[in-house]
Amino acid sequence: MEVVHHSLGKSLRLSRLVNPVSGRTFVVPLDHSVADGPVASAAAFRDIAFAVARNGGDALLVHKGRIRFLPSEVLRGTALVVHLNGITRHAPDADAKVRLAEVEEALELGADAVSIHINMGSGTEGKQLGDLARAAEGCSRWGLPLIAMVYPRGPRITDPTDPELVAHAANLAADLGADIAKVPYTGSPATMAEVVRSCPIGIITAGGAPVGDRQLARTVGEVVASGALGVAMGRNVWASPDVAATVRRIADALHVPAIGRVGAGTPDPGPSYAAEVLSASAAASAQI
Ligand SMILES: O=C(CO)COP(=O)(O)O
Repeated sequence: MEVVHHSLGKSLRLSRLVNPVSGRTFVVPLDHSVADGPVASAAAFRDIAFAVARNGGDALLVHKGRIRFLPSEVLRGTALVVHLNGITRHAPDADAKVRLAEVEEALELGADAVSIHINMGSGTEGKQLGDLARAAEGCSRWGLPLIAMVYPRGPRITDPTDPELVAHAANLAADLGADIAKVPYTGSPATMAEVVRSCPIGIITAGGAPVGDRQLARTVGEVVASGALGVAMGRNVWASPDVAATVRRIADALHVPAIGRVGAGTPDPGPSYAAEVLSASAAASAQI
């Protein structure tokens, strides 16, 4: 994989997102309340945030107004990602994400990174691509890492996990200036490794509806084997009857040392993007 050169600000902020031992990242999105309604009671929301922070989660991802309700202790050791767009599931077109926050607002709120969701193939794809490009321009100006969540989703998309479509989604994120692409897991480490190899930026896989503990551990192991940068797991975390144990289980499966991560028959995709980010970050720190 080519080394991606980031600005000093992006490199330093990316290093907060990535576990220094494994070189991978475990992002926990808690942004579902805009689309679907409350994640948990207001009190339980704080408990979930604590459980993520204390058990190996690397980053929490929320909408701008929700940051006020995250305990400050949680954000001392856990990166903050501010999500920039959304729509409710009650809208006539629930795939038509609209821009809700600016990069500058996220910076003012203390974000370590921002994220934006694009539905590739949806009826308003063009508008969403414009929003991604504009976010990338702002992130580049301010040295803020950008996570583009690109999902094949729309009237002509029959299989959103088709590896060709997922590779297209990941490369779209790279082409428009994102630093990390969040895309659906293709369903096998070999096809996911192809997606990882196709794309010059780090890839994290999207979570999905809750599955049992065994399936969760298997999926995380496969993502590690594919050479991806990490996972985002929302509902599997916050809908768990024991959030702390689930976070710990995912973190343990993800943060195995960054060697021997490629499954049998899968060619090694090369040095991890996270390691490159961290070495760029170390080099950047040395200049200060
Ligand atoms: O990433 C998400 C929203 O941003 C959705 O996360 P899950 O599919 O893991 O619940």
